[in-house]
Amino acid sequence: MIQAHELTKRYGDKTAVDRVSFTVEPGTVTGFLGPNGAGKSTTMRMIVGLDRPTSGTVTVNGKPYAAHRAPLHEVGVLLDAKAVHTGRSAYNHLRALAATHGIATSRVEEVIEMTGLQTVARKRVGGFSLGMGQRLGIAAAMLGDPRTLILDEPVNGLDPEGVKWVRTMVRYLAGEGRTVFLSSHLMSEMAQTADHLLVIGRGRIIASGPVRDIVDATREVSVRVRSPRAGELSELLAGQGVSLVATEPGLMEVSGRTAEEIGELAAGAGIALHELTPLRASLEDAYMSLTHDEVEFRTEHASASVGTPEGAVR
Ligand SMILES: Nc1ncnc2c1ncn2[C@@H]1O[C@H](COP(=O)(O)OP(=O)(O)OP(=O)(O)O)[C@@H](O)[C@H]1O
Repeated sequence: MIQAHELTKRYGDKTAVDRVSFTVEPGTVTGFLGPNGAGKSTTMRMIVGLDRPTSGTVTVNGKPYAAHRAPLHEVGVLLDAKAVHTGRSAYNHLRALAATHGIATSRVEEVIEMTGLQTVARKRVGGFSLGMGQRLGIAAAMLGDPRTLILDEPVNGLDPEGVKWVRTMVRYLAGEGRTVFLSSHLMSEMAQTADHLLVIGRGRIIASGPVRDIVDATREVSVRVRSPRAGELSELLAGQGVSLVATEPGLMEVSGRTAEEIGELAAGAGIALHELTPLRASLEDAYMSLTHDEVEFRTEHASASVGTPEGAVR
């Protein structure tokens, strides 16, 4: 479990992390989601004692990271997958890490197998692809069989197979009861991987909770209605606090009423419907609307908001 209380980090005038409080529970994958520069890495570095908080506290499994006698058994960390001595083989890198932390060599073989590195384990890390480097980083994080895993952007730059592998791996580890905390700037990725989300923007938590709740809370629902008697239906709906846009003859988008309510109303008036489709903002739209004011550097561009049919979530 990770518990942060009023965690704050300032660099000069810049507040990178601003009074952040949260709990990351065991047995779940918690996604730490935010645009570039939002404060994800700084928060993670403070959790593992690499940055000292300006104020506030953070504990892992009940104690500050530095207070653990065998931290590698408590917390596995992937912060920068490229921070490996590139002349060494993956096997030697892991063996050196294990030796300095009193971990048996047999565990090195285990994590190599767990991360699918068997065929490249004796090769120089310098020649590794990004995906292999990420696997090695996760192998190193798993070396101490830790109860808590912290992974900073573990899928960054991976191909679809690598992304899927990380996703399956972290879900499996959480299923074993471990605490898994991973960061990303991609909502679509987090929505498929995480159970809970912690959304951060400009150093502040702007949303937290189960993935579904966050998406539901930020989405704007409208309903696409097609009817040969659309004119009559729109008169019926008018004056009921709904907003209604006729997109083409016989077709309209209605906000302020659910599909069920519109269907009942139409049936009551004997009006046939040829289509009744709930529309919702995509996950990316929900994320954009959450973080819109929190992005450090924004490219200004006009973009039409296009609803997607329910179920066709991107
Ligand atoms: N050592 C430092 N000195 C000064 N400013 C820093 C330092 N480290 C981070 N920052 C600033 O703090 C803010 C948060 O950075 P951080 O790296 O934590 O964000 P992030 O969410 O991890 O972003 P990214 O996805 O780009 O890595 C940024 O504005 C960054 O420029």
